[in-house]
Amino acid sequence: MENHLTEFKMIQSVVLDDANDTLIILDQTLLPNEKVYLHLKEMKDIWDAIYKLKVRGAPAIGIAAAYGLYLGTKASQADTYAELQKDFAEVKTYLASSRPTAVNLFWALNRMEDRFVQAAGKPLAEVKDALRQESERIREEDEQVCESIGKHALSLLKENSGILTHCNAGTIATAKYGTALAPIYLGQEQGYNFKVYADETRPLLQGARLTAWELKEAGVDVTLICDNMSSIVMKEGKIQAVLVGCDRVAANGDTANKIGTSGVAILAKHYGIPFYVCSPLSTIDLECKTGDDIHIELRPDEEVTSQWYEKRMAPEDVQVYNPAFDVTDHSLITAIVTQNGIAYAPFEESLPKMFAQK
Ligand SMILES: CSC[C@@H](O)[C@@H](O)C(=O)COP(=O)(O)O
Repeated sequence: MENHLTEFKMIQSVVLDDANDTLIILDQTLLPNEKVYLHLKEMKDIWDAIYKLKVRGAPAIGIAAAYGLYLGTKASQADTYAELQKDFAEVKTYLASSRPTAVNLFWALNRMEDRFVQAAGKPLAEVKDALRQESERIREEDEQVCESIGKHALSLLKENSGILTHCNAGTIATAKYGTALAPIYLGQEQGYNFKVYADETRPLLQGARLTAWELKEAGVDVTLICDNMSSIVMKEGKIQAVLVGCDRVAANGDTANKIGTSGVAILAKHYGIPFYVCSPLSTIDLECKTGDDIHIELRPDEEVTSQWYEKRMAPEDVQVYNPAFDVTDHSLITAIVTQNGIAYAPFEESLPKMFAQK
């Protein structure tokens, strides 16, 4: 296929080892210093891996949850479909409680449930195998989705552009290629000569630890900046486009992504720089009318005060507020790039059309 990113050796962050009833994930909390693959069999370990961001990024969370639901159901000793359904529902509810904001988690679990229901009446081994197939399909489709997003997003970018990105929406956050980083990889193959600025992304440093690492591994020209430096690089004319991923897009285009994204969007508007959201359709939640309907995850204080420091970097007992995501108002978004094309305002009209297209 033209523009296929075959040359690029992408790291697989989520893999099913069916023969050993194991979910293998690249532990993203240890990057960039150590590349450790975790072999997870227990549901509590899979839950923990999602909660602690060992596997992270909306599409990768969905894939891990689908594999987890398959493995949890496969392990059931149930003799009847009704009993298996009870076990399936228990695992599904448990995995769904791991993180609230990325809709891909719920989207993938619901897809698995649809498949489970379709397989009713078949021998239980076949029901389980249908779940295996569905979870593999979710992973495979994500790869194609990311590649298509990359092609559409690249059509919006000019050669020699400076591109700012926030958090990590790269290959390790997805099955392959990433969403916001896919056009950068594709552009690199085609000689676009992009210069990427990666926000470090406090408090968990996905930009510093993950985006800077994966772009550097791929030979992309990347410069790491602190979150509070995005204004100066925009003002200095270093940025021609902002590209970010997302965790949930509401029907009106309001978009939840990593905390700090909305500030970047406000700055981009001020400096007249286009702000693009790269979103698989699985991240668009038309049931949320606006961003106000999106559940924003609150995370532990330690992530802000101590997790990445040798010594605690805040007074003991200081009050901490640590929302993991914020919502970028649709009015700040130039376009939402999906695998089926590019949606522009009014998003209430353009987003449903993306679902209708092939
Ligand atoms: C393709 S990943 C898109 C988003 O999930 C990403 O930008 C993001 O905000 C991830 O947050 P995280 O808390 O690291 O899972």
